[in-house]
Amino acid sequence: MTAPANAAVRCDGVVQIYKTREIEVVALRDIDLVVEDGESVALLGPSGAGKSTLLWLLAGLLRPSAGRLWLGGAEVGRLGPRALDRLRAAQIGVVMQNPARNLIPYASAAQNVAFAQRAVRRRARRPAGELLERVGLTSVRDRPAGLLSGGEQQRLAVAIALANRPRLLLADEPTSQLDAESGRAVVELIKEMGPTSVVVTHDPRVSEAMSRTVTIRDGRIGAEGRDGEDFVVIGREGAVQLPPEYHELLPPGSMARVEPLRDGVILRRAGE
Ligand SMILES: Nc1ncnc2c1ncn2[C@@H]1O[C@H](COP(=O)(O)OP(=O)(O)OP(=O)(O)O)[C@@H](O)[C@H]1O
Repeated sequence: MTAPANAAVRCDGVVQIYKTREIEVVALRDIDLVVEDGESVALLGPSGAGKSTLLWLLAGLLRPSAGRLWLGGAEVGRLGPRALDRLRAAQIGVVMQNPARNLIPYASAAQNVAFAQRAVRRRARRPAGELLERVGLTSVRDRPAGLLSGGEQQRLAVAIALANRPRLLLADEPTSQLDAESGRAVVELIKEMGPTSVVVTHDPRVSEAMSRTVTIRDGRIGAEGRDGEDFVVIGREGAVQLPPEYHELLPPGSMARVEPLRDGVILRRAGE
């Protein structure tokens, strides 16, 4: 199968298994997801659901244990390490969950931006001064990144991720340490400069600003939201994850009758 030319991301049955000496953790199973150019996706779900793992896969930092993944039309499994590095540097901007991990602590804020820009041609670079201004860091541009506050580091990480005009912006909780005003500024910046973005978030300000939400539960895509309406996603083999608010009516493990309708089915608790 070839990925559609316009898809920024395509996952086809992606599985991620972490193996340690003692245990295997299936973090993601059978993920089917297409993100078209220009879409902004909020990735939602409870802790441990697999959101960060999916983001790492989309960043090309992990290779799927099974299934196929295309980034900008290139299949990750077919790229050698250098081609994958080049694709990441030229096309993908990443903001990791712990902002300090995105930064060189002893280099200044401005040097951190310049360092990220070494990998791409001058033409592709966004002016560092303008970026730092947009995230409100002009006054601390010469301060070592390690001495910035958590919120300042987070804003710097967003500026760095956008510095090379990425085709795809990936961010893990980019507003978790920001007050309302800086959070809003970061959301605006992501919308404006990150034309295609996938953002893990618990922050309603972020998810409301995105064009689509995707909810992961227990390693699977359980639901999607578009235009303010939530839908469950019918998974491979016809599996449906009932949203937690219906678990009281149909507890996990209980039996239900399936009654067909013309355009769908009804589930009714057995024995009623
Ligand atoms: N390096 C690893 N080795 C083993 N298991 C891991 C590793 N990283 C994550 N996991 C496990 O994979 C599952 C998914 O983790 P992940 O960090 O992707 O979830 P998450 O939805 O991002 O959670 P949170 O919202 O708490 O950050 C969890 O069960 C986690 O314990």
